[in-house]
Amino acid sequence: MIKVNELNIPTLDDLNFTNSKVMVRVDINSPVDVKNGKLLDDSRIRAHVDTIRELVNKGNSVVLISHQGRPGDNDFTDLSEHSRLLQKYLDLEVEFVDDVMGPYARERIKNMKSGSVILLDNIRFVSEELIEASPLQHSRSFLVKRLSPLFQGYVNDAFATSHRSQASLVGFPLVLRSSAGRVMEREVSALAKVFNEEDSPKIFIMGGGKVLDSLRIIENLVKRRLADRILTGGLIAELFAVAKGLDLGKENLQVLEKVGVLGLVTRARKLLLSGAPVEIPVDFKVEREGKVYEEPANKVNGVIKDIGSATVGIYSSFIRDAKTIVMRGPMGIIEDERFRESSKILLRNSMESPGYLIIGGGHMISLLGGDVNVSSSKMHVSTGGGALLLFLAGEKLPALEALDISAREVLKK
Ligand SMILES: Nc1ncnc2c1ncn2[C@@H]1O[C@H](COP(=O)(O)OP(=O)(O)O)[C@@H](O)[C@H]1O
Ligand SMILES: O=C(OP(=O)(O)O)[C@H](O)COP(=O)(O)O
Repeated sequence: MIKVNELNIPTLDDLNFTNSKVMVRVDINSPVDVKNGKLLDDSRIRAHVDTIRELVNKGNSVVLISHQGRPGDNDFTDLSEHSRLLQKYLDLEVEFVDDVMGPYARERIKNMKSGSVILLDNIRFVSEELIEASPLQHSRSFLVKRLSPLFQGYVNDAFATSHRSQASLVGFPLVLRSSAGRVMEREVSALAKVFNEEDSPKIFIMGGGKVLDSLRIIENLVKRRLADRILTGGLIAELFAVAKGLDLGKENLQVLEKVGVLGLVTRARKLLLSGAPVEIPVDFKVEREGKVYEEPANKVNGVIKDIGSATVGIYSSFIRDAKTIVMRGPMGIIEDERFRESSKILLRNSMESPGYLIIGGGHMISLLGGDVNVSSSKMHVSTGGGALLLFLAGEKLPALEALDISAREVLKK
């Protein structure tokens, strides 16, 4: 069992599925190249290989379900390319079933041989999946009623979607013996460590562009006294610099206004006044007329694109002394090579620090070469974006709650 907050989540070790038919909810939702519809990155597909192989090796037949994109968006595609990539990484035949819960899908599932693998099509082709509803309500959906009688168990390995209360995530655990898969287990155990008092000092390095999300996390971290220091970069650093009264110049205020976050200055100021341990950069890399300059934070003249080298030095000294380090969001506009260095140095120093490191979000992972399977006893790379943020902010994740309900109500029967 993984114990996280007040939840008890069964793992594959607790249920030990053998020679059974098991449904596995994965998150292989991947970025799509809008020009040709091809997948741009397959790290989420690779992440689930261990869970699937383990189940297959124990004689189980495995039926995988996942979503891809949202209806109406460019990345809302079928899962045929995903199945080819899964087959390649698993080195096992993966049958792609171009149906979700109709007679064809049910017939293919009924006729599965032991140790075989099926990938059903995009679960969001089913309208019930698109509603956020309670586990009880979803357990009565057509999706759950049609598919669950074909299975002996359900495994949720989709940590990156665990902040959604959708049928494929919260409905099945109420009617099937259910556990977390290895990705989910790895994610939840590693992230729960952040809440372990003994691993202090805890340092959060927060950058990137999701300013409102970051502010929400910082408010929660402060309220729950989870962070000893919060080192800011990216747009959130600019917000706090303004809140501290620094004059960043018209151009940078315009950037904050354009992304709709200038109105958050008062909230940031309130946090600072309440004694929040938020550090802001002492210098920035700015771009002016196509050239790059490093300038002190109180004398900025140009558009801020990254944190400066004095800040990198100071942040690195905090990193060296930390027991737990969480990194989410880059320090600068890393798409431009000239502004990638600070994030890379902080990432390298965090990896070399004796502290435990958690890295999340697509941009930081891209600095690691897109490999989400590099977790070790010293470091955890999260597959999650929104889910990671919400978990760290102390909010409840519906998919985890559903597994806890399952442990109490289905396993005990
Ligand atoms: N100072 C900055 N000004 C504008 N954008 C920034 C700045 N620093 C970082 N960014 C942008 O933040 C984006 C990444 O942020 P975000 O989506 O929050 O991270 P992640 O994808 O890792 O969760 C990048 O596109 C990067 O260009
Ligand atoms: O990519 C995902 O989330 P993320 O963009 O927060 O990492 C998950 O697959 C959830 O997808 P959704 O946000 O369409 O529910």
